[in-house]
Amino acid sequence: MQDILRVEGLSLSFTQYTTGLHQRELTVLHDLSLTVSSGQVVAVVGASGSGKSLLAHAILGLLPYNSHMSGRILYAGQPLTPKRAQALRGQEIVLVPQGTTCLDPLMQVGAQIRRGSRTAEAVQKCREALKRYGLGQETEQMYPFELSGGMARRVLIATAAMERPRLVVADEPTPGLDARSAKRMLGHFRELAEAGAAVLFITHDLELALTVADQIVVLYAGETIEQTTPDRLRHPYTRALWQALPQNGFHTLPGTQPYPGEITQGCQFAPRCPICRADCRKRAHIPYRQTDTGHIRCLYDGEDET
Ligand SMILES: Nc1ncnc2c1ncn2[C@@H]1O[C@H](COP(=O)(O)OP(=O)(O)OP(=O)(O)O)[C@@H](O)[C@H]1O
Ligand code: NI
Repeated sequence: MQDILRVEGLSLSFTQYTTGLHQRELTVLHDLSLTVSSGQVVAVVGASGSGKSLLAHAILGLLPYNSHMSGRILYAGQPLTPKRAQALRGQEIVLVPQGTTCLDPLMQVGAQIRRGSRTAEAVQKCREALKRYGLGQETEQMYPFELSGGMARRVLIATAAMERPRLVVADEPTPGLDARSAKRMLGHFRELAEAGAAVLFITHDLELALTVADQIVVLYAGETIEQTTPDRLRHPYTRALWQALPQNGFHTLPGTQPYPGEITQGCQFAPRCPICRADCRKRAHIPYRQTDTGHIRCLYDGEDET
């Protein structure tokens, strides 16, 4: 299996102008690393504000002008600069964005999926794509306002699948869908992976991530805290998320993740961690170390402790 996407130590900050000419750097992502191979579905899980959409935008080269990025993003072994991302976007690399507002409200669905092309081949491919995602041929003539939320998302996936993508980044493609529709939607991503794509599936739903993904990556306060297989959750935060699921007893974890600007030294999760020790706070930085199933940012492997 080839690594299609490799993110190494990605950090991202925004320049914010406060009163007068004062400005400050607000760090929103720091030391974020992950890998996605061809044929794999990797889920990125994290609470609201943990940095999931920014990660997606960084990969796609869609960051705002006042942001500053460091670290590396490699695509098929080569640095993925914003310029290269722009050239590959919509072809080899596709984004299924969070929210469906990116559909052009004034353009019929068929034309959007074909990206305006009217060639017989494009028309044929578009029909096939609609059919594959359970959308009737009449959908072609519809305008986005005539679609339900679930249909709009399937239109976005159909658009993404038109060009046989090598990397698919899907940002929260399932909210508002019932469990069955969400699973069907994820089946579509699995098919894209089976056709050889690397799929990065972003969600706040750990349960869904565990049922569909080959690997999960967990974000906490803008940092990757673990990448692992669904059957080996190790980090105390991931384990707490798991215990908060209804079928595991709804044991919710008190407290919230720190906001950007509240980031301290040491482990960001320390104040909420059941196995925290003194050195978790004292260390300047907790390394992202390798395990037999991936990586973890924890001095004490959660699995050994609980
Ligand atoms: N343009 C911006 N300028 C300053 N801060 C920003 C900007 N965009 C995002 N942020 C901050 O970065 C953090 C991460 O945002 P992001 O949208 O990536 O979160 P998310 O994990 O996708 O959340 P959600 O699940 O709600 O979509 C948030 O605290 C947000 O306020
Ligand atoms: Ni988001």
